[in-house]
Amino acid sequence: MEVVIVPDATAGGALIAEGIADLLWRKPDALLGVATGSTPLPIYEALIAKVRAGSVDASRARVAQLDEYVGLPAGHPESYRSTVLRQVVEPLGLAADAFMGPDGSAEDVQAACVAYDQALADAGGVDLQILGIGTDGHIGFNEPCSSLASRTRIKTLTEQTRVDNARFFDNDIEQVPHHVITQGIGTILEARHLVLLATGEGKADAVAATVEGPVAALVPASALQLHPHATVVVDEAAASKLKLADYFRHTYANKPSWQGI
Ligand SMILES: N[C@@H]1[C@@H](O)[C@H](O)[C@@H](COP(=O)(O)O)O[C@@H]1O
Repeated sequence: MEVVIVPDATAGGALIAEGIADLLWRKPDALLGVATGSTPLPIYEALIAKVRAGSVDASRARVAQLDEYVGLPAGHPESYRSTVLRQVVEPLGLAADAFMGPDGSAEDVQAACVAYDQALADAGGVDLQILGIGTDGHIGFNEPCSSLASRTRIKTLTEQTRVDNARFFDNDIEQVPHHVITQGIGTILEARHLVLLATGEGKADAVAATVEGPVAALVPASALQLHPHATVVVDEAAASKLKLADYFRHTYANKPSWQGI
C-alpha cells in the first residue's frame, strides 16, 4: 500500500486525476470505478478540467458505480445513478451506454446484485477504483463487519452513515434509505488499482485504522492492505493520526517521477 500525504483536498484531486490521465493514455477505454460523497469531487473537477483543456481524451472511457441506495424512485436526484451522471458522466461528455451501475429500484434486488457483479466481469473488470471512506471505515457501503470476501449485495446502513448522509437529503434522516446495494469488498478487491482519497480530520481515525491497524472486517477499508496496488491519498488533517506519516512523506518524496501512483 502506498500512502501519499498531500497539502489539501485540491492537491489530492489533482494527483489522482493525473493518475487517471496516465491510465487513459495507456488504455483509452479503461473502466473507472467511481465513488460518490463529497470527497471525490476534487478528483472529478480536476479530470473534467483536463478533458476540457484537451490534455486528456476520455471519450472512450467507461464508468462504473460503486454502490446505490435501494428504493429511491427512479431519477431521484440523490440516487447515486443520478449523482454519477451529473458529476462524472455528463461533464466528461460520455454516452449513457458508457456507464453502468446496480439497479436500486429492481424488484428482485438480489438478482440485480448478482447481475451487476457479472456485468463488471463481462466489461473486463474495473481498471481503477476511486474510493472514499466512511467515518466508520466503510468503503462503498460495506459497513463494519462486512465480509472481506463479500460480493455485490444488499446491506443495511448503520445509523451513523444515515446521519452522515442526511446532508444530501435536506438534513432529514427520515429520507435516507435504510438499504443499499454495494459492490462487495471481494468485488472491490478485483479492481486492478484501488485509489482511496480521504480528507479532513473527521477521517483521521478511520485512515489510521485502515493503514496501520490490522486487516479486520470491523474496518472494511483495511482490506486495501490485501491488494497488490492500493494507493491511499490523504490530506494533512486526515493523516494526523498516522504514526508512520514521516516515513510516508519520505518515501513519496524520493519516489522515481516516472512511477506515478
Ligand atoms: N457510499 C458512500 C461512500 O462511497 C463514501 O466514501 C462515503 C463517504 O462520503 P464523504 O466523502 O462524503 O465523506 O459516503 C457514502 O457512504
